[in-house]
Amino acid sequence: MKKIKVVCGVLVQDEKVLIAQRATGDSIGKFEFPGGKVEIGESNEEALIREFKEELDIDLISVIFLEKSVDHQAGKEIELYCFLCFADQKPEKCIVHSQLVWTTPEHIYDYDFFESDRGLVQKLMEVWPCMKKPMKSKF
Ligand SMILES: Nc1nc2c([nH]c(=O)n2[C@H]2C[C@H](O)[C@@H](COP(=O)(O)OP(=O)(O)OP(=O)(O)O)O2)c(=O)[nH]1
Repeated sequence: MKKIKVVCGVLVQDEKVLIAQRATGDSIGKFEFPGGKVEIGESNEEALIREFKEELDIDLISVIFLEKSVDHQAGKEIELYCFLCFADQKPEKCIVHSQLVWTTPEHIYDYDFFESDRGLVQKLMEVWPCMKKPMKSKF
């Protein structure tokens, strides 16, 4: 079976995460975390930084691995690597998506979101309480 390596990013800003609606292709209308296929010679992190620039026109400043999932779609095995992403810019317009939505992890499945991402969203909900407030130094 053909294996495909995909990266996706959970952009975190102002206690919300970004999800985006696919505008074309087999899964048109589905919501996803922005990302795409890893190209030959690229690391996962490089692929994610490239995809965020292409799809949202923002420069990520930090990416942290969150979780991996494996799914089978259209006779292909999709290895999906999910990262928490941080940037000091907000995406301003849709470039490849039809809609960008800021939401909270517990509301992601209020949207028609990829079922294959259930495990990733579960992991996101586990770490979310630790991410809402910046850490304060004791000194
Ligand atoms: N970006 C993204 N893809 C996901 C998610 N969940 C999930 O199953 N996928 C699947 C859908 C697709 O089969 C695959 C991503 O492929 P893609 O077609 O978007 O990749 P790409 O942006 O490089 O597109 P292309 O230029 O090759 O057409 O991963 C997700 O949350 N985000």
